Amino acid sequence: MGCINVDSLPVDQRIKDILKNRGIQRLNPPQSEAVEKGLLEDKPLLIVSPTASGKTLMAELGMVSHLLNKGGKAVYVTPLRALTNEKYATFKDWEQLGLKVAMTSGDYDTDDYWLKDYDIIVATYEKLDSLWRHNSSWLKEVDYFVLDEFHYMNDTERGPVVESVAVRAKRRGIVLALSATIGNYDKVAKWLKADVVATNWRPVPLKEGVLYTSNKKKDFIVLYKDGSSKKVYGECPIVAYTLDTVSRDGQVLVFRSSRKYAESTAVKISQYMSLVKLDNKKLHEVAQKVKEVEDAGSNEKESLYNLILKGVAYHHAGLSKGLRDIIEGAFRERIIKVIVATPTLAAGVNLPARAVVIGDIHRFNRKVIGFTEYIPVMEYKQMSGRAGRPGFDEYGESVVIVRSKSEVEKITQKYLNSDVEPLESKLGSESAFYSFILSIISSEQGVTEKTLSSYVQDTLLPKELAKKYYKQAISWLMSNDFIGQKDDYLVLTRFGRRISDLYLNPFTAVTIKDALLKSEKGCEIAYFHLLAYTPDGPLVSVSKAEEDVILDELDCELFIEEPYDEFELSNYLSSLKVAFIMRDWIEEVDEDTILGRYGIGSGDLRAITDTMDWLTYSGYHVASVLGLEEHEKILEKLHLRVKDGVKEELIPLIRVSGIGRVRARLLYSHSIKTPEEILMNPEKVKQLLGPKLGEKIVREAARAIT
Ligand SMILES: Nc1ncnc2c1ncn2[C@@H]1O[C@H](COP(=O)(O)OP(=O)(O)OP(=O)(O)O)[C@@H](O)[C@H]1O
Ligand SMILES: [Mg+2]
Repeated sequence: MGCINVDSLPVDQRIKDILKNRGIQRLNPPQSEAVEKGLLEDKPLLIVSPTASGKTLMAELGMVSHLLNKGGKAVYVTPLRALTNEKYATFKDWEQLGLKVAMTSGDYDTDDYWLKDYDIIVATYEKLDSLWRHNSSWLKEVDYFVLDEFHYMNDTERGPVVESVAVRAKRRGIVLALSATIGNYDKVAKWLKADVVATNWRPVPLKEGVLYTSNKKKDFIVLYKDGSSKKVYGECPIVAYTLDTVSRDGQVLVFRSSRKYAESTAVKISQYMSLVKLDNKKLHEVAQKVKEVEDAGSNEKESLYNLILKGVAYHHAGLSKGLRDIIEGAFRERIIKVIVATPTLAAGVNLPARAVVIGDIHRFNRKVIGFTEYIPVMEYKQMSGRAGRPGFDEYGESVVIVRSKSEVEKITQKYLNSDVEPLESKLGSESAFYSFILSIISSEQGVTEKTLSSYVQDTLLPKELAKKYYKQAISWLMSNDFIGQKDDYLVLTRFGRRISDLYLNPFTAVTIKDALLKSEKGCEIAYFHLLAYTPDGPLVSVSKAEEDVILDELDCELFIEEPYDEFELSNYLSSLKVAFIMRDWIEEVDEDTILGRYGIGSGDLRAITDTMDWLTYSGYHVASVLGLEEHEKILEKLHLRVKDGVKEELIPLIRVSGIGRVRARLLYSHSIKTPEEILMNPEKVKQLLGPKLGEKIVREAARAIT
C-alpha cells in the first residue's frame, strides 16, 4: 500500500499545514488505505490496526473533512475519561480552522445545552448515551461518530454501552470505529454497515517473545517468535530483562496483574537501577513535582518520590490524576526509564516504550474470589503493542514471563501465534439488556414495539437470546413502572423518565425504591450502604481480616438484610466498607487517615466519592419522585456533604467555588461561617488563605450569593 503524501491530500490547505507542523509529511499505510476507501468522503469505516498506528489521525481527517464539507457536528467517544482528555488536547489544533472543540464528561443529569455551539465533541460512551436520553436539540445535528477503542465492546462492564451507542450511531450518521484488536472484523464491519481497513502494519516492528528461567537460577532465556533467542542475567526474570533494556538506553513498561505486585516490583527494580546511567538532575525535578502534587496522599507521594529518584515509577487507577500525569509526562520525555503498571494503562494511552514485560499472563477473576484465569489475547496484544517508540527504537520487544520451559510452547501458541477474540455482545444480562431497552425508549422518538424489536435485532446478541430477553424486559419494565403503553407507543413513565435522566441502571433504581418504600428513615451508614450495594455502586476489595470485623463495627440498622449467598455477601461487605469510607469522609476525617485505614489510593477515594456524589444525588431524586419526604431531606443533606466531605455546618461555605473541606474548616474555626461573612471579613480571609487566594475566594463568595 502506497503512502499518500500530505500535500496530495484532497483537503483544505490549512489541514495540510496542521499535519506538517505536527511533523507528519506522509500518511502511513493504514491511513492511506482508509483515504482510498473513502475516509474523506464520509464513508463509514471500521479500522483495525495495531496500537500506535495512527488511528486518531484518521478520525481527525474524517471528522474535519466532514465538517468542512457538510457542516453538522462530530462526536468522538472513548471508553475512559483519561483518553477523553488526551484526545481533546490533540483536537484543539482544529480550532485554527474555526471549528470549535469541546469535551464533556461526568454529570449525567444534564443535556449540556452549551454544546450546541461546538463542532467536535469528545465524550465517553456513557456520556453520549446519557445525552441522547436527554434528547437535547443539538444532538440532531450530530451526524459523524468516531467510536474509539471499539474492542471495549467485549468488556463485561462497559461492553453494553459501547454496543448500545453503536446501534444508534449507525442509524443517526456516519460511523468510524477504531480498534487495535478485533478478531471478527468482517462480521463487525458488516454489522456497522462499514467498509473495513484491517492491517498489521506497525510504525515500529514488534518482536514478541517468552522469557523463562533456565536450569541455572540466575540465567533467563528469551525465545522470540522469529526463532531468535537471548540470555539475560539478574536477580529475577523481570529485573534481569528490564535492566538489560535500560542499560541499552531503552525504556520499559512492566505490566503486573495487581497494584500490590506493581508497587512491589517497582521497588525491586529500583534497587538495581544504580547500575544504570540516569539523569539525576531531571529525576530530582520530577520527584520534587510529585512531592508538591495536591490531589494525592502523602504516603503514596513518599514512595513514588523515592522510586522516581531511581528512574522507576508505578502506575495504576488508585493513583490520583495529578500523579499519573506527572509519571506519564516524565516517561514520554524519557526521564523515567521504567513504569510498572496494571493493564488499565494499556488501554489506548499513548505511552510507548522500547520493551514491554508482561509479568502475569493470569489475572484474578473478579467474580470468583481467589480464582485466576488466563487474560484474553486481546489484552495481551494491547499490552505487547505498547512496545516500540516511533522515532527512537528500530523495533519494540515484548516478553511474557513464564515459570518454566514447559510453559513456553503453550504460551507461544496461545498468545504470540493466536488471533484476538471475536467481538461478542455483552447485552446478555438482565441488567444490561433492560438498561439498553430503557435507553432506546428514552432516546428515540415514537418507539413502537416494532421499532424497539428492530433495534434489538440490530444488536450483536444471538437472535434467540435477544427474543428471550426482549419479552422479559418489556414486562419487567412495565411492572416496575419504568414504561407504559400510549396508543401504539411505548413511553417512559414519570419514574422511568427520571431514572433514565439520572442515568441509573434500572436495577439500581428498583433496589433504592424498594428499600426506601419499606423503611423508616435510617442512619447515614444505611443510606451509603444501600446506594453502594446497587449495580452502579463502587466496588472496593475487602481483605479477609476486614471481613471478620467489619460487621462488628456496625452500630445501626441497614436497609438491606445480610444475604446468604457467598458472592452476594462479598458485595454486601464491600458496600459496607464503602459506607464506612463515606461516613469518615463526611465526618472530615483527614484523607491520609482514610487511605491508610481502608488500604486505598487517593485515585480510589476520588472515584468512590465521585460515584457516591452521583448516587446520593440520584437517591435524593428517587425519593422525591416517590414523594418520600423524610428520605428526600436526609439524602439531599448527604449529597451536599459528599462532594467535598464536610459536616453539615460547612455546607454554606463549600458553595463558594475554590473552597473545599480544608479551607472551609479553617474559615469556620475562625468564625467565618457563610459566604456573607466572607464578604464582611475580606482582610481576615486574605490573612487566613493568603492574599492572592483570599482575593479570589472573596470574589467567588460574591458570585455564590448573587
Ligand atoms: N502519518 C504519521 N506519521 C508520523 N506519526 C504519526 C502519523 N500518524 C500518527 N502519528 C503519531 O503516532 C502516534 C500514535 O498515534 P495514535 O495515538 O493515533 O495511535 P492509535 O492507533 O490510536 O493507537 P491505540 O490503538 O493505542 O489507540 C501519535 O503520536 C501520532 O501523532
Ligand atoms: Mg487510539
